[in-house]
Amino acid sequence: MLMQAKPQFDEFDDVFESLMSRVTALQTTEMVPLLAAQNRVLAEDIFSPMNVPDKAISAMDGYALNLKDGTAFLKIAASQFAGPNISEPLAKGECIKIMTGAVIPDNGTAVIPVEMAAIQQRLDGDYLFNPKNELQTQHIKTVGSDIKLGQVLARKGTQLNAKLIGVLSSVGIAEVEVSKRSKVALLTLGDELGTPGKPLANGAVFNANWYLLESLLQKQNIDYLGHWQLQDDLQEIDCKIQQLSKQADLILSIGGSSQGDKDWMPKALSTAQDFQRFKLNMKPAKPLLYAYSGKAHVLALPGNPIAAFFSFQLFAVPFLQKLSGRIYRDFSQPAKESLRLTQAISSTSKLRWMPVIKQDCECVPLQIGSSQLALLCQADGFVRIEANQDYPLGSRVNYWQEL
Ligand SMILES: Nc1nc2c(c(=O)[nH]1)N[C@H]1C(S)=C(S)[C@@H](COP(=O)(O)OP(=O)(O)OC[C@H]3O[C@@H](n4cnc5c(N)ncnc54)[C@H](O)[C@@H]3O)O[C@H]1N2
Ligand code: MOO
Repeated sequence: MLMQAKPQFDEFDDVFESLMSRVTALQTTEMVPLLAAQNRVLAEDIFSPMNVPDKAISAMDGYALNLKDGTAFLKIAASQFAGPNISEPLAKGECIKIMTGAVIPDNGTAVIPVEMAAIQQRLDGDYLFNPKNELQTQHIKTVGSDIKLGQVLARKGTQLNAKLIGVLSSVGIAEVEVSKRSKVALLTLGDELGTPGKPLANGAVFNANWYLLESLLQKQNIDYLGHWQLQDDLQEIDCKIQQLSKQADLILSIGGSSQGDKDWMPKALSTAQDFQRFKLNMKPAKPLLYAYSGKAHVLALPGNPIAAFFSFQLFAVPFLQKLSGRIYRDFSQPAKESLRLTQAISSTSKLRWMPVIKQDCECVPLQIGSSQLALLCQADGFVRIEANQDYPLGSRVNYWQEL
């Protein structure tokens, strides 16, 4: 009797959850100089060790005075610059000239900006008209008005960016404890793969996934171990995975993951401690393999370039984020941003991830075949189109920017 296998599909949300449950953040940490910490993930909560400013300072170039001093004209007794604090408390009947950032004398209550000050020149020096209490603002930055002593500046798991690095330096921090970067290796599989820059053999295609994935990996906070292009040869693949799993935290492979006679990845991974083979009920990026050997995770992504791109965005990016101790992008949850469709999309039986061009609050969906990388270049990000659902013109869809 002729038997036809019934395809059994896996739903995206289940696969996503199952994969993410297999990742735990790397526990190893290291101290790095703050200036080398861009994109690194904090392994500690950081509390401010000081007030900023730590003394009351002037917000303007002007004159510091005590508004409660009853004298109508205050003698300008000295000049105070940003830097060492030389000033004594203001004497009765006196004020001082003060520059932006300079420390306010203890009993100073306000600064009158130079352009608003009424100055009277007398033989014994210059005098400032004391407006008493008529000022709109005192122009004084009080102690801790920017940052308070003990205030939380950043939580463990936060990825450092230029702004945070600036904040931490402003409280005198010069090095931070961060999670170690995950070590990632990239494999591309296929006898047909040619190398850009070299002549293309008969029937070959240039190894675009190598360049695409390596470039995407360069944007991630990882320690990249390198790329290896392998033939469709089970022994070669086995050998490389075994060798790399001694050093890598994650091995990403592209191609050879489906049902062809030379698609060796399922066989190569099948003996791993934990092996999962998924056939996702979605388009693109239907096949996906996961394995864990006790040392390294392996994610085997499909070879079609658009499928490789989406598998990377949907699975590899959150996987790497979780590995590095970050809050990961959870594609089973609504996105932070939603956009209105400029075209209606009719229902199909599969979940779809569609590249889109973003135009303010709207998006133009792009119909892209599984290898049409050139078309993907037009996209700014992608949206999630649920199975069995019609999307009339103007429908709101969840939108994610590419990472
Ligand atoms: N009988 C079935 N056939 C296929 C199925 C299926 O379910 N049943 N799924 C299809 C889908 S969907 C995808 S996606 C692909 C995935 O297959 P593989 O992961 O085994 O990928 P390959 O067969 O190695 O390559 C597919 C395609 O992509 C080109 N390719 C591969 N690597 C690269 C690279 N590094 N740079 C540029 N192009 C690459 C390759 O030449 C093929 O044209 O399977 C379908 N088949
Ligand atoms: O999953 Mo394949 O992604 O459509 O080419």
